[in-house]
Amino acid sequence: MAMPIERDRPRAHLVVDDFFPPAALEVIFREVRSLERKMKPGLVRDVGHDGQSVFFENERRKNKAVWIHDPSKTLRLFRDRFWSPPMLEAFANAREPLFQIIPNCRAPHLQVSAYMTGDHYDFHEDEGAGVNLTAIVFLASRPEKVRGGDLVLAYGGEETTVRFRHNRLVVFPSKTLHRVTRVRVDSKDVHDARLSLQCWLTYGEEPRRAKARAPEADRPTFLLSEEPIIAVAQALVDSSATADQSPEELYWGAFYLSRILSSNLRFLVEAAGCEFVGPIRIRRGETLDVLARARHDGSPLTIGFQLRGPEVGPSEALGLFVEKGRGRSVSLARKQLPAGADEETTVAILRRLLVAKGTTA
Ligand SMILES: O=C(O)CCC(=O)C(=O)O
Ligand SMILES: [Fe+2]
Repeated sequence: MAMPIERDRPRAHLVVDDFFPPAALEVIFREVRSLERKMKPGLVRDVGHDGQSVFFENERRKNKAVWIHDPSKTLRLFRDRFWSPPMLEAFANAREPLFQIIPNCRAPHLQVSAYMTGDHYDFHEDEGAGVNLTAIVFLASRPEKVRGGDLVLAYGGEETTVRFRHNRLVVFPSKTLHRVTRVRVDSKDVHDARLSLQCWLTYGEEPRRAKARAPEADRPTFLLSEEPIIAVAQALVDSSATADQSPEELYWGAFYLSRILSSNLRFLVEAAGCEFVGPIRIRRGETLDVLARARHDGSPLTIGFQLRGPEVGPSEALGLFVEKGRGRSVSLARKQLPAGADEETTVAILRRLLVAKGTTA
Protein backbone atom coordinates (compact mmCIF):
# COMPACT_ATOMS: atom_id res chain seq x y z
CA MET A 1 0.00 0.00 0.00
CA ALA A 2 1.36 3.40 -0.94
CA MET A 3 1.66 6.24 1.57
CA PRO A 4 -1.70 7.87 2.14
CA ILE A 5 -1.82 11.48 1.08
CA GLU A 6 -4.17 13.85 2.80
CA ARG A 7 -5.09 17.03 1.05
CA ASP A 8 -7.03 19.73 2.76
CA ARG A 9 -8.13 21.70 -0.27
CA PRO A 10 -10.89 22.16 -0.98
CA ARG A 11 -11.53 20.05 2.04
CA ALA A 12 -9.79 17.17 3.69
CA HIS A 13 -9.73 13.96 1.71
CA LEU A 14 -7.39 11.04 1.81
CA VAL A 15 -5.97 9.27 -1.25
CA VAL A 16 -4.27 5.87 -0.99
CA ASP A 17 -2.81 4.16 -4.04
CA ASP A 18 -2.39 0.39 -4.47
CA PHE A 19 -5.02 -0.12 -1.83
CA PHE A 20 -5.75 -3.82 -2.38
CA PRO A 21 -2.94 -6.39 -2.66
CA PRO A 22 -2.88 -8.22 -6.03
CA ALA A 23 -4.33 -11.47 -4.62
CA ALA A 24 -7.33 -9.58 -3.24
CA LEU A 25 -7.90 -7.87 -6.58
CA GLU A 26 -8.22 -11.22 -8.30
CA VAL A 27 -10.91 -12.32 -5.88
CA ILE A 28 -12.72 -8.99 -6.19
CA PHE A 29 -12.76 -9.02 -9.99
CA ARG A 30 -14.11 -12.56 -9.95
CA GLU A 31 -16.95 -11.54 -7.61
CA VAL A 32 -17.73 -8.34 -9.49
CA ARG A 33 -17.93 -10.29 -12.76
CA SER A 34 -20.39 -12.70 -11.23
CA LEU A 35 -22.59 -9.68 -10.42
CA GLU A 36 -22.48 -8.01 -13.82
CA ARG A 37 -25.81 -9.52 -14.86
CA LYS A 38 -27.46 -8.03 -11.78
CA MET A 39 -26.32 -4.48 -12.45
CA LYS A 40 -29.12 -1.94 -12.86
CA PRO A 41 -29.09 1.73 -13.78
CA GLY A 42 -27.73 3.69 -10.80
CA LEU A 43 -30.32 5.62 -8.82
CA VAL A 44 -30.20 9.01 -7.16
CA ARG A 45 -31.71 9.79 -3.81
CA ASP A 46 -33.99 12.56 -2.72
CA VAL A 47 -36.14 13.18 0.29
CA GLY A 48 -39.86 13.01 -0.32
CA HIS A 49 -42.63 15.12 1.29
CA ASP A 50 -42.89 12.70 4.16
CA GLY A 51 -39.17 12.94 4.93
CA GLN A 52 -38.48 9.42 3.68
CA SER A 53 -35.91 8.65 1.02
CA VAL A 54 -36.98 8.13 -2.53
CA PHE A 55 -34.69 6.61 -5.11
CA PHE A 56 -35.14 7.12 -8.81
CA GLU A 57 -33.37 7.17 -12.15
CA ASN A 58 -32.20 10.58 -13.23
CA GLU A 59 -29.90 11.92 -15.89
CA ARG A 60 -27.65 13.28 -13.14
CA ARG A 61 -26.35 9.75 -12.77
CA LYS A 62 -25.61 7.52 -15.71
CA ASN A 63 -23.95 4.22 -14.81
CA LYS A 64 -24.88 0.74 -13.64
CA ALA A 65 -24.69 -0.40 -10.08
CA VAL A 66 -25.24 -3.35 -7.80
CA TRP A 67 -25.15 -3.74 -4.01
CA ILE A 68 -22.81 -6.14 -2.24
CA HIS A 69 -23.84 -7.53 1.15
CA ASP A 70 -22.52 -10.10 3.60
CA PRO A 71 -21.31 -12.71 3.02
CA SER A 72 -19.16 -11.27 0.26
CA LYS A 73 -15.44 -11.75 -0.20
CA THR A 74 -15.12 -8.25 -1.62
CA LEU A 75 -16.80 -6.74 1.41
CA ARG A 76 -14.60 -8.74 3.77
CA LEU A 77 -11.43 -7.81 1.88
CA PHE A 78 -12.46 -4.17 1.89
CA ARG A 79 -13.03 -4.17 5.65
CA ASP A 80 -9.76 -6.02 6.33
CA ARG A 81 -7.82 -3.45 4.39
CA PHE A 82 -9.73 -0.36 5.42
CA TRP A 83 -9.42 -1.09 9.14
CA SER A 84 -5.84 -2.40 8.88
CA PRO A 85 -3.19 -0.90 11.20
CA PRO A 86 -1.53 1.35 8.57
CA MET A 87 -4.87 2.76 7.49
CA LEU A 88 -5.96 3.37 11.06
CA GLU A 89 -2.73 5.19 11.65
CA ALA A 90 -3.33 7.38 8.62
CA PHE A 91 -6.84 8.20 9.84
CA ALA A 92 -5.59 8.94 13.35
CA ASN A 93 -3.03 11.40 11.97
CA ALA A 94 -5.41 13.08 9.55
CA ARG A 95 -6.33 16.71 10.03
CA GLU A 96 -9.95 16.16 9.14
CA PRO A 97 -11.57 15.67 12.57
CA LEU A 98 -14.26 13.48 11.14
CA PHE A 99 -11.68 10.81 10.23
CA GLN A 100 -11.24 10.24 13.96
CA ILE A 101 -14.55 8.41 14.08
CA ILE A 102 -13.43 5.76 11.55
CA PRO A 103 -12.38 3.18 14.17
CA ASN A 104 -15.98 3.34 15.38
CA CYS A 105 -17.54 3.18 11.97
CA ARG A 106 -18.71 0.18 10.04
CA ALA A 107 -19.19 -0.73 6.43
CA PRO A 108 -22.61 -2.36 6.30
CA HIS A 109 -22.38 -2.97 2.54
CA LEU A 110 -20.75 -1.78 -0.65
CA GLN A 111 -22.03 -0.65 -3.97
CA VAL A 112 -20.19 -1.42 -7.20
CA SER A 113 -20.70 1.01 -10.05
CA ALA A 114 -19.69 0.37 -13.64
CA TYR A 115 -19.25 3.19 -16.12
CA MET A 116 -19.00 2.65 -19.87
CA THR A 117 -18.53 5.28 -22.59
CA GLY A 118 -20.70 8.36 -21.96
CA ASP A 119 -21.44 7.48 -18.35
CA HIS A 120 -20.93 10.03 -15.59
CA TYR A 121 -22.35 11.19 -12.27
CA ASP A 122 -23.09 14.89 -11.71
CA PHE A 123 -22.46 16.82 -8.52
CA HIS A 124 -24.16 15.38 -5.49
CA GLU A 125 -23.63 14.66 -1.81
CA ASP A 126 -23.89 11.16 -0.41
CA GLU A 127 -26.78 10.96 1.97
CA GLY A 128 -28.40 8.29 4.05
CA ALA A 129 -29.19 7.40 7.61
CA GLY A 130 -26.03 7.53 9.67
CA VAL A 131 -23.75 8.10 6.68
CA ASN A 132 -20.78 10.29 7.51
CA LEU A 133 -17.86 9.35 5.31
CA THR A 134 -17.54 8.02 1.80
CA ALA A 135 -14.79 5.63 0.75
CA ILE A 136 -14.37 4.86 -2.94
CA VAL A 137 -11.94 2.43 -4.55
CA PHE A 138 -11.44 2.94 -8.28
CA LEU A 139 -10.93 -0.28 -10.23
CA ALA A 140 -10.43 -1.31 -13.83
CA SER A 141 -9.38 -4.71 -15.09
CA ARG A 142 -7.86 -2.98 -18.15
CA PRO A 143 -6.97 0.53 -16.94
CA GLU A 144 -5.33 1.43 -20.25
CA LYS A 145 -8.77 1.28 -21.91
CA VAL A 146 -10.31 3.87 -19.56
CA ARG A 147 -10.32 7.66 -20.06
CA GLY A 148 -11.97 10.20 -17.79
CA GLY A 149 -13.94 8.95 -14.83
CA ASP A 150 -12.10 11.33 -12.50
CA LEU A 151 -13.62 12.30 -9.19
CA VAL A 152 -14.09 16.04 -8.69
CA LEU A 153 -14.57 17.26 -5.13
CA ALA A 154 -15.96 20.72 -4.43
CA TYR A 155 -16.30 22.69 -1.28
CA GLY A 156 -16.74 26.38 -0.59
CA GLY A 157 -16.33 27.35 -4.24
CA GLU A 158 -13.10 25.41 -4.74
CA GLU A 159 -12.66 22.24 -6.74
CA THR A 160 -10.06 19.55 -6.90
CA THR A 161 -9.76 16.52 -9.14
CA VAL A 162 -8.72 13.09 -7.98
CA ARG A 163 -7.70 11.31 -11.16
CA PHE A 164 -9.10 7.91 -11.91
CA ARG A 165 -6.40 5.34 -11.23
CA HIS A 166 -6.86 1.63 -10.82
CA ASN A 167 -6.74 0.47 -7.16
CA ARG A 168 -6.86 3.98 -5.72
CA LEU A 169 -8.85 4.64 -2.53
CA VAL A 170 -10.35 8.05 -1.80
CA VAL A 171 -11.98 8.88 1.54
CA PHE A 172 -13.90 12.10 2.14
CA PRO A 173 -16.75 13.43 4.27
CA SER A 174 -19.97 12.45 2.52
CA LYS A 175 -21.29 16.00 2.61
CA THR A 176 -18.55 17.13 0.19
CA LEU A 177 -20.05 17.77 -3.23
CA HIS A 178 -18.54 15.39 -5.74
CA ARG A 179 -19.00 14.21 -9.31
CA VAL A 180 -17.53 11.71 -11.74
CA THR A 181 -16.41 13.12 -15.09
CA ARG A 182 -17.63 11.55 -18.30
CA VAL A 183 -15.99 8.23 -19.05
CA ARG A 184 -14.69 6.76 -22.30
CA VAL A 185 -13.89 3.08 -22.48
CA ASP A 186 -12.16 1.72 -25.61
CA SER A 187 -14.23 -1.44 -25.48
CA LYS A 188 -17.85 -2.53 -25.54
CA ASP A 189 -17.20 -5.27 -23.03
CA VAL A 190 -18.55 -4.47 -19.56
CA HIS A 191 -15.56 -6.39 -18.11
CA ASP A 192 -13.48 -3.40 -19.18
CA ALA A 193 -15.67 -0.79 -17.44
CA ARG A 194 -14.44 1.97 -15.20
CA LEU A 195 -15.47 0.49 -11.86
CA SER A 196 -15.77 1.83 -8.36
CA LEU A 197 -16.51 0.25 -5.04
CA GLN A 198 -18.38 2.73 -2.91
CA CYS A 199 -18.63 2.38 0.79
CA TRP A 200 -20.68 4.65 3.01
CA LEU A 201 -19.24 4.54 6.48
CA THR A 202 -21.81 4.49 9.19
CA TYR A 203 -20.98 5.50 12.70
CA GLY A 204 -21.89 2.92 15.29
CA GLU A 205 -20.40 0.32 17.53
CA GLU A 206 -22.20 -2.63 16.01
CA PRO A 207 -19.44 -5.07 15.22
CA ARG A 208 -18.41 -5.05 11.60
CA ARG A 209 -18.68 -8.82 11.56
CA ALA A 210 -22.37 -8.63 12.49
CA LYS A 211 -24.81 -10.35 10.18
CA ALA A 212 -26.37 -8.03 7.66
CA ARG A 213 -29.70 -6.78 8.92
CA ALA A 214 -32.53 -5.29 6.96
CA PRO A 215 -31.73 -1.58 6.69
CA GLU A 216 -33.93 0.57 8.88
CA ALA A 217 -35.08 3.27 6.55
CA ASP A 218 -33.84 6.64 7.69
CA ARG A 219 -33.79 5.82 11.34
CA PRO A 220 -30.89 7.80 12.79
CA THR A 221 -27.86 6.04 14.11
CA PHE A 222 -28.24 6.50 17.78
CA LEU A 223 -24.91 7.71 18.96
CA LEU A 224 -25.58 10.22 21.65
CA SER A 225 -22.95 10.29 24.33
CA GLU A 226 -20.39 8.57 22.14
CA GLU A 227 -17.30 10.26 23.41
CA PRO A 228 -15.29 10.71 20.20
CA ILE A 229 -18.23 12.51 18.62
CA ILE A 230 -18.93 14.58 21.68
CA ALA A 231 -15.30 15.63 22.04
CA VAL A 232 -15.17 16.92 18.47
CA ALA A 233 -18.48 18.68 18.96
CA GLN A 234 -17.30 20.36 22.13
CA ALA A 235 -14.49 22.05 20.25
CA LEU A 236 -17.15 23.83 18.23
CA VAL A 237 -18.76 25.36 21.25
CA ASP A 238 -15.52 27.27 21.65
CA SER A 239 -15.68 28.91 18.27
CA SER A 240 -16.28 32.63 18.05
CA ALA A 241 -19.49 32.87 16.01
CA THR A 242 -22.58 33.33 18.12
CA ALA A 243 -25.33 33.94 15.59
CA ASP A 244 -28.09 31.44 15.04
CA GLN A 245 -27.10 29.20 12.19
CA SER A 246 -28.72 26.53 10.13
CA PRO A 247 -26.92 23.17 10.12
CA GLU A 248 -25.50 23.88 6.66
CA GLU A 249 -23.87 27.07 7.81
CA LEU A 250 -21.78 25.48 10.47
CA TYR A 251 -18.33 24.58 9.34
CA TRP A 252 -17.33 21.10 8.07
CA GLY A 253 -17.18 18.73 11.04
CA ALA A 254 -19.90 20.70 12.72
CA PHE A 255 -22.23 19.86 9.94
CA TYR A 256 -22.08 16.16 10.62
CA LEU A 257 -22.39 16.59 14.33
CA SER A 258 -25.34 18.87 14.01
CA ARG A 259 -26.87 16.49 11.53
CA ILE A 260 -26.37 13.59 13.88
CA LEU A 261 -27.92 15.55 16.70
CA SER A 262 -30.69 16.78 14.42
CA SER A 263 -31.70 13.35 13.24
CA ASN A 264 -31.54 12.02 16.77
CA LEU A 265 -33.59 14.96 18.01
CA ARG A 266 -36.36 14.41 15.57
CA PHE A 267 -36.44 10.74 16.39
CA LEU A 268 -36.44 11.39 20.15
CA VAL A 269 -39.20 13.97 20.00
CA GLU A 270 -41.46 11.45 18.35
CA ALA A 271 -40.35 8.52 20.50
CA ALA A 272 -41.28 10.55 23.60
CA GLY A 273 -44.78 11.01 22.28
CA CYS A 274 -44.53 14.58 21.03
CA GLU A 275 -45.44 16.01 17.71
CA PHE A 276 -42.45 17.37 15.86
CA VAL A 277 -43.14 20.89 14.57
CA GLY A 278 -39.64 21.97 13.54
CA PRO A 279 -37.61 23.42 12.03
CA ILE A 280 -34.42 22.20 13.63
CA ARG A 281 -32.18 25.10 14.55
CA ILE A 282 -28.69 25.46 15.89
CA ARG A 283 -28.03 28.09 18.50
CA ARG A 284 -24.46 28.68 19.37
CA GLY A 285 -23.57 30.72 22.43
CA GLU A 286 -21.97 29.50 25.61
CA THR A 287 -23.38 26.15 24.68
CA LEU A 288 -24.20 24.61 21.32
CA ASP A 289 -27.93 23.95 21.23
CA VAL A 290 -29.69 21.89 18.60
CA LEU A 291 -33.37 22.53 19.09
CA ALA A 292 -36.76 22.25 17.51
CA ARG A 293 -40.29 23.24 18.28
CA ALA A 294 -42.68 20.48 19.22
CA ARG A 295 -46.06 19.93 20.78
CA HIS A 296 -46.85 17.86 23.81
CA ASP A 297 -50.49 17.32 24.82
CA GLY A 298 -51.39 20.26 22.63
CA SER A 299 -48.92 22.70 24.23
CA PRO A 300 -46.09 24.18 22.23
CA LEU A 301 -42.58 23.70 23.56
CA THR A 302 -38.97 23.62 22.48
CA ILE A 303 -36.89 20.47 22.85
CA GLY A 304 -33.18 20.33 22.29
CA PHE A 305 -29.74 19.01 22.99
CA GLN A 306 -27.36 21.25 24.79
CA LEU A 307 -23.66 20.71 24.44
CA ARG A 308 -21.17 22.32 26.77
CA GLY A 309 -17.66 23.30 25.77
CA PRO A 310 -14.28 21.77 26.56
CA GLU A 311 -14.45 23.12 30.13
CA VAL A 312 -16.15 19.84 31.03
CA GLY A 313 -15.25 16.28 30.02
CA PRO A 314 -17.10 14.63 27.12
CA SER A 315 -19.05 12.43 29.50
CA GLU A 316 -20.61 15.51 31.12
CA ALA A 317 -21.03 17.62 28.05
CA LEU A 318 -24.32 16.57 26.59
CA GLY A 319 -27.71 17.41 28.03
CA LEU A 320 -31.34 17.51 26.97
CA PHE A 321 -33.59 20.44 27.66
CA VAL A 322 -37.24 21.33 27.35
CA GLU A 323 -38.45 24.94 27.25
CA LYS A 324 -42.09 25.60 27.93
CA GLY A 325 -44.04 28.78 27.55
CA ARG A 326 -43.09 31.98 25.83
CA GLY A 327 -41.46 35.30 26.56
CA ARG A 328 -41.14 36.05 30.25
CA SER A 329 -42.89 32.97 31.49
CA VAL A 330 -40.55 30.58 29.72
CA SER A 331 -39.41 27.77 31.97
CA LEU A 332 -36.47 25.49 31.40
CA ALA A 333 -35.88 21.90 32.46
CA ARG A 334 -32.48 20.41 31.69
CA LYS A 335 -30.85 17.12 32.43
CA GLN A 336 -27.38 15.88 31.68
CA LEU A 337 -27.26 12.68 29.69
CA PRO A 338 -25.28 10.04 31.53
CA ALA A 339 -22.18 8.71 29.79
CA GLY A 340 -23.14 5.95 27.36
CA ALA A 341 -26.87 6.69 27.57
CA ASP A 342 -28.66 4.54 25.04
CA GLU A 343 -31.83 5.22 23.15
CA GLU A 344 -34.14 3.91 25.88
CA THR A 345 -32.50 5.91 28.66
CA THR A 346 -32.52 9.06 26.58
CA VAL A 347 -36.20 8.72 25.72
CA ALA A 348 -36.99 8.12 29.42
CA ILE A 349 -35.09 11.27 30.40
CA LEU A 350 -36.95 13.30 27.81
CA ARG A 351 -40.29 11.95 29.06
CA ARG A 352 -39.40 13.06 32.59
CA LEU A 353 -38.37 16.51 31.39
CA LEU A 354 -41.68 16.88 29.60
CA VAL A 355 -43.62 16.59 32.83
CA ALA A 356 -41.04 18.28 35.07
CA LYS A 357 -41.62 21.73 36.47
CA GLY A 358 -38.86 23.80 34.97
CA THR A 359 -37.12 26.76 36.50
CA THR A 360 -38.38 30.08 35.23
CA ALA A 361 -35.71 31.95 33.38
O1 LIG B 1 -17.91 6.12 -9.03
C1 LIG B 1 -17.39 6.93 -8.29
O2 LIG B 1 -16.18 7.15 -8.30
C2 LIG B 1 -18.22 7.72 -7.32
C3 LIG B 1 -19.67 7.35 -7.32
C4 LIG B 1 -20.46 8.16 -6.34
O3 LIG B 1 -20.14 9.26 -6.00
C5 LIG B 1 -21.69 7.58 -5.72
O4 LIG B 1 -22.12 6.52 -6.16
O5 LIG B 1 -22.24 8.19 -4.79
FE1 LIG C 1 -21.31 9.87 -4.33
